[in-house]
Amino acid sequence: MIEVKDLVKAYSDATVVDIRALHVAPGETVGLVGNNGAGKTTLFRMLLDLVRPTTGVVTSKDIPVAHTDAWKHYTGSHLDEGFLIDYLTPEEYFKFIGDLHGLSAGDIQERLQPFHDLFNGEILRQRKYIRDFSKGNQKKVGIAAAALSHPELLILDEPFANLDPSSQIRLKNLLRSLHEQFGMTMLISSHDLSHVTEVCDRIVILEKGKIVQDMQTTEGTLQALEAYFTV
Ligand SMILES: Nc1ncnc2c1ncn2[C@@H]1O[C@H](COP(=O)(O)OP(=O)(O)OP(=O)(O)O)[C@@H](O)[C@H]1O
Repeated sequence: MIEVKDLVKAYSDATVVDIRALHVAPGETVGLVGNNGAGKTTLFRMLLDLVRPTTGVVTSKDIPVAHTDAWKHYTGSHLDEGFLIDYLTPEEYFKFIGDLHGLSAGDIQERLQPFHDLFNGEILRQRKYIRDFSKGNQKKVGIAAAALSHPELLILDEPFANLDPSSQIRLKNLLRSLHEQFGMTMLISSHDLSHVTEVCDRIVILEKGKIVQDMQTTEGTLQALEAYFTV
């Protein structure tokens, strides 16, 4: 589904991403981990054509993302609050996203149903603009909006950050269920090694812009990651 080839992003003299090859097959769930500044967000921005690579190419279903909008119809993403339209209420925002994908009010309501526990009574019917929500609740709105169209590919940057422990567990279960139900391909960056290994069947470690490990998740993966990041 996603193919990255000889992808380099450099800012002045600093190379922040340098990936020779990365292939993500349909239905894979890939967790991207790495310390602050490793290049995770920059990679995601290039996958979504928000940042142009210095050299190299990203293709989605064999078409360079920079050459077409086709991938936008089957890709849902939430990287940060900049993805939100913060002068709308969550309901208005979900309707806006739903309209883009031809969803009826009933469809939207049905698709938000699995988010009921995650929303914890704090998102819908609050008569508040998104900008007035807490960071964690803004994140919940962004994740729900990204998943609303049941996209073939879902890209989330640090979805567990800013969420309280109950919400993190609810989100983890929700992502697993979305994958099981719809076979969504997922790319998820996280600093939470435990959650990301529970959600993803493959883990990629990025260090200073380079892929240093790429492994299938097994029972020993969490321990291996903890050992890797223990300095
Ligand atoms: N527009 C920019 N101009 C210059 N440097 C940038 C720019 N955007 C990102 N960088 C640099 O690229 C490097 C990678 O940043 P990036 O945000 O991709 O890392 P990250 O792995 O997502 O980090 P974190 O875990 O802290 O969110 C950092 O050193 C950052 O300062």
